[in-house]
Parts: sequence; C-alpha cells; structure tokens
Amino acid sequence: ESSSAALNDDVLGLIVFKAGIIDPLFQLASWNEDEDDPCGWTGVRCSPVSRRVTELSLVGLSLSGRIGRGLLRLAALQRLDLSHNNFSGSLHPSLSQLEELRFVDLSHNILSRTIPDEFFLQCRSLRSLSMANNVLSGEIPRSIGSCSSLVALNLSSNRLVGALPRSMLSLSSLRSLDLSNNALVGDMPMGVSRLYNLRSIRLRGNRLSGGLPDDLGGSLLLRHLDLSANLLTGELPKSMRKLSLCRHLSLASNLFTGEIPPWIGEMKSLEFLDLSGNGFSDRIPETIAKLQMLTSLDLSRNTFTGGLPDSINALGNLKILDLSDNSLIGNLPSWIFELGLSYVDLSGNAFSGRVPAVLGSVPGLKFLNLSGNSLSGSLPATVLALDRMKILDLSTNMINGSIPPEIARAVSLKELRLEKNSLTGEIPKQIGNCSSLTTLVLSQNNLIGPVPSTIANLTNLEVVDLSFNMLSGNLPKQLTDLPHLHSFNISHNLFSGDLPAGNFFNTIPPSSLSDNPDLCGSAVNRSCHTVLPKPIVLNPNTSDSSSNTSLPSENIHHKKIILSISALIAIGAATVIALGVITITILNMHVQDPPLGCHLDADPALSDEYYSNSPASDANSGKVVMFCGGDSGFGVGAHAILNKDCELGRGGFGTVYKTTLQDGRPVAIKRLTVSSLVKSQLEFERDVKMLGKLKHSNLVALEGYYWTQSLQLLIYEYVSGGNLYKFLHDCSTSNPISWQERFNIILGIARSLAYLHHMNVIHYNLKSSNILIDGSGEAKVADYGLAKLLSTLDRYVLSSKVQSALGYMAPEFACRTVKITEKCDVYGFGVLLLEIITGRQPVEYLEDDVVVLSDVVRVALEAGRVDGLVDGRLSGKFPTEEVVPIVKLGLVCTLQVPSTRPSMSEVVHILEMIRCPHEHPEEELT
Ligand SMILES: Nc1ncnc2c1ncn2[C@@H]1O[C@H](COP(=O)(O)OP(=O)(O)OP(=O)(O)O)[C@@H](O)[C@H]1O
Repeated sequence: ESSSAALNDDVLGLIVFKAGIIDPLFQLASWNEDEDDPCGWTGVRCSPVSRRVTELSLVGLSLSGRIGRGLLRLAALQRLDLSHNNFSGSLHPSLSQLEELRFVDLSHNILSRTIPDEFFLQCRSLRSLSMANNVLSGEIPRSIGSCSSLVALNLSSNRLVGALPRSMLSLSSLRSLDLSNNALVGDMPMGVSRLYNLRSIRLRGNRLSGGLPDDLGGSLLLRHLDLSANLLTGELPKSMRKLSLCRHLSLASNLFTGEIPPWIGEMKSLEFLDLSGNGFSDRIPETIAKLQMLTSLDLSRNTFTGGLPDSINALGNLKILDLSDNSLIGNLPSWIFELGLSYVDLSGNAFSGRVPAVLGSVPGLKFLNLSGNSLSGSLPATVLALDRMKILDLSTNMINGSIPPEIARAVSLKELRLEKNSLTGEIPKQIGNCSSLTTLVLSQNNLIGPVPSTIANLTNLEVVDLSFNMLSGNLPKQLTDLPHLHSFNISHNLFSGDLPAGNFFNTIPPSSLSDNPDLCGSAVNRSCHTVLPKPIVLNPNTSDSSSNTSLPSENIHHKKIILSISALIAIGAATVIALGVITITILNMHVQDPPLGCHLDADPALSDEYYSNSPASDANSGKVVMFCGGDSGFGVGAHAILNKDCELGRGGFGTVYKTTLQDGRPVAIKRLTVSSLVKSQLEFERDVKMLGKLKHSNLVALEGYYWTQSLQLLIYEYVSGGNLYKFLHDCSTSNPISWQERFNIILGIARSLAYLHHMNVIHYNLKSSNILIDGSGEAKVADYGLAKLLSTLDRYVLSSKVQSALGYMAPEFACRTVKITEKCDVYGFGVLLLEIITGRQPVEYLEDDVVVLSDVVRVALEAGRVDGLVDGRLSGKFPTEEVVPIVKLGLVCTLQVPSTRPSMSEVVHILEMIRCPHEHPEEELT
C-alpha cells in the first residue's frame, strides 16, 4: 500500500513538473496522469525493487519553462539530467534536499539569477553538479563549502563574478572543478593542496590575478590544469614539479614571467604544454627533451632567445610545434622536419639560412609557417611537392629564385603565401593543378610575365594578391568564371589591355588595379578605345538601322553623318544592337502578344485555345502569390486573373491589364511576353520577391506574382493618372503640367532612383512611359529591375530593345568592356529631366538627320538661350533662376563617362538645393 501511495506521489510529482513546462514537440506525450506507474514514461527510470523513480533524464527535448516544485516529490530520485533544453528562471533552492540525489546536470539551458545559498546549505548526498552554459550571475555562494560530498562541480560559461570562495578548499572529495569562462576575480588561494583528490582544474577565461599558490603541486593527482586567459603573474611555483601525473598544462595568455624552470622535465606525463602568450624569457630549457609523451608544444608569443634546443629532437611523439613570435635565432635545424610533425609554426623569429630541402621528406606536414624570419636561398622544389600540405606561409623572408613547377603536386594546398620575398621568374602554369587553393598571395616580389590562364582552373580561389611585382600582359578573360573570388589585387604591376568583364570584376575596387599604366576599362577610369561613342540612337522608322546611326555634334542642325572613328564605333555597336533586336523578335515569336482589345474574353492569346497549346497542367498549376500575405481572390489558375478587365497597354516586357482584387482594389497586371527568356522559377521567384520588398512612395509597388513555365504575371499597384509620356507629348491633353508639378515629378523620380541604388537595384529601363502619375500628381516609377528577370539575353541587347530607339540608353551599353553600373540610370534620368523641362522627345527623327535633345540643350545653354528651351506650353510661367541649374544638372547626368556623372543621392541633394537655395547658402552649383 505504502508503495502504491509513493508511486502516486511520483506520478503526481512528474505531472506537476510537466504542467509547469512547455513541451513544444510533445516529447512527454507518454506522461499520462491516469496511469499508476510512471516507470514506462519517456525519460523516467525506476528502481526494479521499490518501483520508485530513481532517474529522470530529459536531454535535448526543446523543453522550456521553469523547473518547478513537482520534482521535490520524487523522494527516491538519484539522477536528474535536464541538460540541453531551454529551461529558464532560477535554480530551485530545495532541489538539493532530495535525500538520494547524487547527480544533477542542468547544463546548456538559460537558467539565470544567482545560485541560492540554501542550495548548497541543504545539500545532502550530491556528488556531481553541472550548470555549465547557462546565464547564472552573482557570486559563487560561500555555502558551497558545506556540500562536502561534491566530487564534480561544473559552473563554466556563466556570468559568475567575485572571488573564488575560500570555503571551497574544504571540498576534499572534489576531483573535477570547472569554473572557466566566467568573470571571477582575485587570486587562487593557498591551500589547494587540501584538495588532494583533484584530478582536473579548469579556470580558463576569468580575470584571476596574482601568483600561483605555492602549494599548487600538492594536488598530486592533478592530470589537467588549465588556467589560461587570466591575469596571473609571477614565476611557476617549484611545487609544480611534483605534478608528475599531469598530462595537460595550459597557462597560455597570462602575465607569467621568468624562465621555464629546468624541472619542467620532471612533469613526465605531459602530453600537451601551452605556455604561449606570456612574458617567459631566456632559453628554452634542454630538459624539455624529457617530456617524451609530449604531442603538442606551444611556446609562442614569449620572448625566448637563443637557438632551437637540439633536445626537441628527442620528442618522438611531437605532432604540433609552435614557437612563433619569439626572438629565436640560428639556422633551421633539419631535424625539426625529421620528427614527423603535422603542424610547424616558427614564424616571427630571426631564423636565418636556407629553407631546408629536407622539408620534402615530411609526408604528414599539413601546416608550415616560416614567415617573418630571415630565410634566404631558393625555394626547394621538395617543399612545394608536399601533397598533404594545406597551408604554406614563407612570406616576409629573403627567398629568391623562381617558384618551382613542382608546385603541380601541391594538390591539397589551400593557402600559399610567398609575399615579401625576392622571387623572380614567371608564375608557373603548373599552379593550375593546385585545385584546393583558396588563397594565393605572391605580392611584393619581382615576378615577371603574365598571369597563367591555368589560374582560372582554381575554382576554389577566394583571395589573390599579386600586387607589387612586374607582371605584364592581358589578364585571362576566364578569371570571371571563378565563382568564389572576392579579392583580386594586381595593383602596381605592368598589366595591359581590357579588364575581364562580368561577375566579380564588375565591382572590383579601383585600388586593386591601380598603377598598371596600360590597363583599361571603367574600373580604372580609362577607356579601352580612344573615343567613347556618343549616345546610340536607332531610327525605329526604318529597317536599316546602321544608316540611321548618327553622331550628334555641336552643330546639330541638319548635319550630315560624318564617318569619324566614334561614328564607326557607334555603327558597329548599332549593328550588334540590331542583331539583338532580331534575336528577340525571333525568340518572341511563339509568345506573340494578342491583338489590342479591351475585353480579354475575346483575346485569342488568353482563350482556351491558348491554354490547349501550352501544357494544361502548367497553365493551371501556378498560384498567385501576394506579398502582403492577403488573398488575391483570384483562386488558382490564370484564367481568373486575365479574363477580367481591360488591357492598359503594351511594352517591351509584356502587356499590362487592369483588374480588380476581391476587396475591390484595382491592380495592374503585367503579363511577361518574354516567357522564353525568363530565368528558372527559383531565380524568378527570388528576384521578384526581392523587388517586392522595395517600398518607396515614388515607386509603383510590386504586390505579387504568378508563375508557370509558360506564363508569368507581375501584380502591381494600379496608378490611376496615366504615364508621363502622355502628359508631355500627347497633344490632346488640354491641361499642361505646371513648372512646380514638373519639378516635383523630377524630384520624385530622383528620390526613387536614389532608393533603388541604395538597395543595389539598377532600373535599366528609364523612360517617360515608365513614369506613372498618381491621382495627386506624384511620380511613381514603374518597371524597375525587370531586366534582371531575364536570362537569355544580356543587358546590352536587352537595353537596345527597350531603350535605344528612344535615346535614354547610356553610351557605355555599346562598349562591352565598360562596366555597366547604376550610372546608366543616372544617364537615363538626365535625359528624362531634359524631356520634362523641354517637353521635347529625347531624340527627334528628321528626314535626313537625328536630333538629340541633350545636344540641343547644351548648345542653347552655351549660347545663353536657356529660357527658350522650357516647354512652350508653360507660356513663360516658370522661375528663371531654377531653369539654368536644373538644365545643367540634366547635362551633367548625361555626361559620356559614367564615373563623371553624379550619384542619384547627390542629384536629390542638388534638386533640393535648387528648390530652396536659401537653406544651403554655403553650397553653390557650378
Ligand atoms: N501599375 C500601373 N498602373 C497603371 N497603368 C500602368 C501600370 N503599369 C503600366 N501601366 C500602363 O500600361 C502601359 C504598358 O506598360 P508597359 O510598362 O508594359 O509599357 P512601356 O512602359 O511602354 O514599356 P516597357 O515594357 O519597356 O517598360 C503603359 O501605358 C502604362 O501607362
């Protein structure tokens, strides 16, 4: 009977515990309060004799909430393991009262606050307690000394402060103490030797100071001592020589001084010795040779002097040797490389002599850093032939000769650093075999010749630095194919010719290219051709495009075409463009637009016939995705969307229809007619979602999309006022827009472009038909970023289709070697600005000539006839003082060299200044 009552106590306790916590993954589903016996429940174990719960182990079950009183009913509990959950709150002070409790692991939770004093005061038989990796704060309670049964205590990685309580010295059963990574201060108290059972002390990462206690060596059983990353000072106490069982000793990153005492050789069990980052000085003692078990020796970042003691030669088990950043001198003894080491760092010393050729006989060597010494002679072929080597750094020495072709065998090499030496000769083409290479630094040598094209085989390359050499020739075009390249410094060489165009090279910083007098391309601000072409203009009214390409000149009145060099370039470019247009036309044939018509029901392109031509499942499988999360009300399938309202118009990318959402709100739907060119669904959706995130009052918001293989729709906010082209050029519009309205429109466009560029989006397709005017006269820019959705055609050809005939296209589109940046939008904006001010088309096609607006304006400005430029429909109603600066701004934006055009944020600033000149008296527009 009493056992069943007790059983119910256990059931009750566990159910109460469960009620207080959150179990998001239903891990405790088996805990059913209707059962009498909890012994079969997840994580519960019972004594086979008494059937009482003796163990509760709920590790890593994503449980959260507080560890409540329920557990106090489990009177027979011996083991409690709730580690790797999200339990919060403070530690229950009475938990330790459970008479049988021996093992508690609450590590890796988010327990906070101080550890209650009572917890240790009441502690009965607790042997192991871990609360590591929580957020406990405050001091370690002094009462800890009363928990005399403790064998293991781990409070590491919390936020504990204060000094180590002296009372801990009475924990004579303690074998393992881990208080590392807290903020403990003060010194390590004398009397540690009373903790004669201690096997392991870990106090790394605190702020302990003062010297080590003299009796530290009294803990004779110590095997692991880690006091690194504290502020400990003084010399090593002599008693430590008695720690002959100690395998792991780390005193790294403290303030210890003096020499390493010769008695260190008596700590014979040492396998790991780390004294790095201290102020140890003098010579490395010969007695170190007695540490026969040593596998890792780190004495780096001290001030050791003298040569390498030959005794290290005796350390037959050594795998890792780090003596970097000391003041060691002498030749590199060849025996170092006969030890079978895998990691050697001797950098930052004053070693001299040659790089030992014997290095090549160390088959297991993976890491070798000899940088920052005074090594001379040539690079032994054997060094580079190590096929397991991952990192080789011989930089900042005096090594001469050439890089041996045996480098071909370094197939595991990830980093090769040979900078700041005196290497000569060419970069061997065999480097193309080092397929693991991510970092190649050969800067500040005397290398000559070209960059071998085999470098383009190294597809893992991320960082290449070849600066300050005498390398020459053209850069291999294939470098643009390196997918991970993010730094490529070739400055201060003799490279010539075009920079590779595309990928990483589109954004390469000019500083990485500087001082190569014959290198050209926009990144170095040097044209690859002597003359940049003027804007490319095609006459859309004739089929022979090249004959209509003209070079607008200073005198634009009926000037005949002159076949100058720039004209030839322009004609060449135009021919390319014309070919592009033809390509698009062919590609578009099977996605022909329907004939113009208002009601889509009658539109053959969207009738059932249309769908029967495309895979049926395809046409109906798409789903309308609205970014705001709401329901479009279209349901599934495209019929519902397009069979509704009316066509608004057609453009280069598609046809636009107006329709209404279920909530009555109108939207404009663009059906892309370039389906065959649209990227994969994944890329399309990624790009469209990115565009959908753009929010600006002067942008037409993209609200959603629809995708199937053969039909893609973009759902935009509907803008009621019509497009700017209509306002400017449609003669039937009776009410011309005023100067103020025009200024507002220009400013709105500028602001939206500055925002787009800030978000790293290039519009690519600015023109007045893409500027919509809303009900209150505000400009809203449409069609931004659409060029990005297409994959097949590159943007040069694309832009020729949508912009060239109209004169908004920046000249750099015609020069494939010049990088296309957001400055192409600045050009388009400049043209648009002049169009808005003058009310004239950007390009006018006369019988035997082409008149380019920016040239007309430039000539008029020079002749002082600016007022005559302003749209006559304004009947002289405009502030004269605003005209000159705004016209100048338009001309600056349409400058030929992209880098000489202002950024859009500068444009916004200038426009605001023109409008309110008095607020910026100190600044002047030139
Ligand atoms: N969100 C919208 N709200 C109202 N009308 C729109 C909207 N988007 C486009 N339109 C109208 O639909 C017509 C066609 O637009 P579309 O963008 O396809 O052509 P475009 O601007 O002439 O050429 P392109 O495709 O090269 O940008 C335009 O007259 C435009 O005014």
